[in-house]
Amino acid sequence: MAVTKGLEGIIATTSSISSIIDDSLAYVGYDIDVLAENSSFEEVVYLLWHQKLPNDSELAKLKQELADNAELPASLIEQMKLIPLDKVHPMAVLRSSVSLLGAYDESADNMDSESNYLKAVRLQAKIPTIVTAFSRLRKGLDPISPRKDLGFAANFLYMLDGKEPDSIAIEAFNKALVLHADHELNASTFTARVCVATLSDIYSGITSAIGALKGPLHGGANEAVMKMLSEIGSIENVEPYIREKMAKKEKIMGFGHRVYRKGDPRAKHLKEMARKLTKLTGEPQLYDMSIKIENLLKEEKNLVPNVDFFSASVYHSLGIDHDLFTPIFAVSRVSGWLAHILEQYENNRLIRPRADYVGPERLEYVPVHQR
Ligand SMILES: CC(=O)SCCNC(=O)CCNC(=O)[C@H](O)C(C)(C)COP(=O)(O)OP(=O)(O)OC[C@H]1O[C@@H](n2cnc3c(N)ncnc32)[C@H](O)[C@@H]1OP(=O)(O)O
Ligand SMILES: O=C([O-])CC(=O)C(=O)O
Repeated sequence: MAVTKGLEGIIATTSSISSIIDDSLAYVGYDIDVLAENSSFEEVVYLLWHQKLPNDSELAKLKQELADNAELPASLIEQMKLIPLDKVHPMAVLRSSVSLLGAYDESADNMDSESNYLKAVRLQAKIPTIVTAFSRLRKGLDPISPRKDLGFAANFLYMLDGKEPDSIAIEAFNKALVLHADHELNASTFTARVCVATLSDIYSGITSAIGALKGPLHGGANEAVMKMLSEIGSIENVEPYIREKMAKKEKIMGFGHRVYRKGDPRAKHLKEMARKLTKLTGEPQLYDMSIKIENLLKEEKNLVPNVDFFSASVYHSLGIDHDLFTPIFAVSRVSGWLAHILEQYENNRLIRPRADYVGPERLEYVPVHQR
């Protein structure tokens, strides 16, 4: 039995949600470059869930549904307060809170499509509120309730600190959300599909996906990039720092990708946003350091940035705490996970590959006291 380590190159399902063809990414056939420049995140959510762009009334209906479902049950907030919030990673809090949301939903195990759609709306609407509530609770502040008059991107930034964000911040954050929404059969999406292919419920699928996104080889890389930039600290330190990492054969976070060879098409948008925002916030050295890292890795290892590299500087420039970067990835990616979960339910078969057994065989059992 031939084994492909990490399932590289294996086609594991058909899907109509997103495609990566010749290093270009499209959601349901719409190129990511066009969507990043033109669409609201809510439009992209509709596109991923319905496989078509919404008209005005369809978009208004989805926005209303998201606004109506954004509040958290008071009991969930009380439960979050019991978590040692200052000691635990926000992704662990998010994972547990989404699992608890399932426990508060009596219809969690209803499998008809209408019920599943309602659960999808609830999760998409409530996950930003969980992330922002957590962020405030650990600072000893009360969570801020979502506002119905704000769009998805603006509402998230508003719930973080209670201030209405300016149009530059809203535009940048919306674009980041659009760029992170879906990515074919990445590790967390595959995890979600494996989970629900057992006909487990949507909350289980999203909880599993959050667990997979948390790791630094996947979504956790954006926080790790910011840690690296902070450790480097100055442009002079870039070269010695990166060369030492390379000598130790350590991975440079935010570089490399399993499926892109020429480069991640999302990175150029985040790069431009990072350039503009770091200039506005008076931290252009963050961008300059990033460019120096980019050039060095291209030259030395032919490695190019993935989505996580410049998103770190974008979120930092928006004043967001560094350990919220990966939860923010989840705030966006839950849209893709949900689309894939709904697609999996529509045409389900249990996902169960084989392992090539390489351990010992036919051993003789020796009773415990004789070993
Ligand atoms: C949203 C996302 O999930 S995007 C990815 C986020 N993750 C990161 O940024 C973490 C850093 N990157 C990596 O660890 C990898 O590039 C991954 C996990 C993304 C892809 O991994 P794989 O497809 O398994 O590639 P693999 O790790 O086998 O790398 C192939 C070669 O490139 C090298 N390489 C790949 N990425 C990097 C990196 N970031 N830094 C240094 N070397 C790297 C490997 O050392 C390996 O070299 P070798 O053939 O000489 O041993
Ligand atoms: O597709 C992958 O392997 C990782 C990735 O870029 C993503 O999930 O956005």
